[in-house]
Amino acid sequence: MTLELHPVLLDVQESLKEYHKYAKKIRCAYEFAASQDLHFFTGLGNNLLQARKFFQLYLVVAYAKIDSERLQILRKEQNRLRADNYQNLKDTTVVRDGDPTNVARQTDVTEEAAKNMALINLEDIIASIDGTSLENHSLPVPTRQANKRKDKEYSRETNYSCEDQGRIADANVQKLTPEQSVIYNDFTQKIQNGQSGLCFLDAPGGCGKTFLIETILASQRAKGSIAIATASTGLAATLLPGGRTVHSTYKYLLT
Ligand SMILES: Nc1ncnc2c1ncn2[C@@H]1O[C@H](COP(=O)(O)OP(=O)(O)OP(=O)(O)O)[C@@H](O)[C@H]1O
Repeated sequence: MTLELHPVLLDVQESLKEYHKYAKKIRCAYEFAASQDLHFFTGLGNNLLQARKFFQLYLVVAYAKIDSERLQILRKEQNRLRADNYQNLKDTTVVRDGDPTNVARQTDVTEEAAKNMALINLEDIIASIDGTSLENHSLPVPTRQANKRKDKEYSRETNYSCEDQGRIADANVQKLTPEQSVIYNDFTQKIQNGQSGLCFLDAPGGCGKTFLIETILASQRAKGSIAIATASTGLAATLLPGGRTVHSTYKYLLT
C-alpha cells in the first residue's frame, strides 16, 4: 500500500508505519486462525491493542500537527487577514441610497478600529484551536468590551432552534422504550432539580443508547439550555447531534 502523506505529517509517519505493521500481523493471525479453524489465537489481542494504540497516536499527533500548522499560517498571514477584514468592514458599511432594505449607516471606519476587529477575529480563531490568546503568540492584543465579547463556543452551543429541538424531543419521547424512559425521566428530573451527577449508560450495540442521548440533548436544547455532546473520537462524535471530540471541546492537553 502506498501512502501519500501531506508534508506536515512526515514527522508522524512512524506511528502510521507501526500501525500497518501490527495491522498486517493481525490479518495474518486471522487468516491462520481461519485456515486452522481456530477460535482463539494467542497474541492476537495484544497485536490488536498495539495497532489501535499506534493508530490513535497517529491520529492525535497528526491532528496536533495540522492545527499547529494552521497557527503558523495565521501568524504569517496576519497582514493579509487584516486587509480582508478591513475590506469586509468597508463592504458592510457602504450606504446604498434609495434601497429600502438598506439598514446600514455610513460609519467612519478608522484604521485602528479595523485593525482591532481583525485582531479580535484572529484571537477567536486561535482560541478555538488551542485555547490561548494572541498574547501567548507574541501578537498585539485587541481591545475588547467585556460585555461584547464574542464567545464562539457559547454561540455554537446556543445556536439551535428551540422549536426544531422541541419537535425532535417530542417525537422521540413518544417512542422511548420503558427502559429508555426510566433513564430519560431520571436524567431530566435531576437536571430540573439542579442536581449534578454522573450517569454511565451501557447496553449492547443497537439497543438505542444514541437515540436516548439524542432525545436528552434535544429536550435540553429545546429549553434554550446548553447540552454539550462529546465523544472520544471524531467518528463517534459525528453520531451525536452537535457532537465534537472531548479533547477539542475541553482543550485537553495531548501529552
Ligand atoms: N425507542 C426507539 N424508537 C425508535 N427507534 C429507535 C428507538 N431506540 C433506538 N431506535 C433506533 O434503533 C437504531 C439503533 O439505535 P442506536 O443507534 O441508538 O443504538 P446504540 O445503542 O447507540 O448502538 P451502538 O452501540 O451500536 O452505537 C437506530 O436506528 C435508532 O434510531
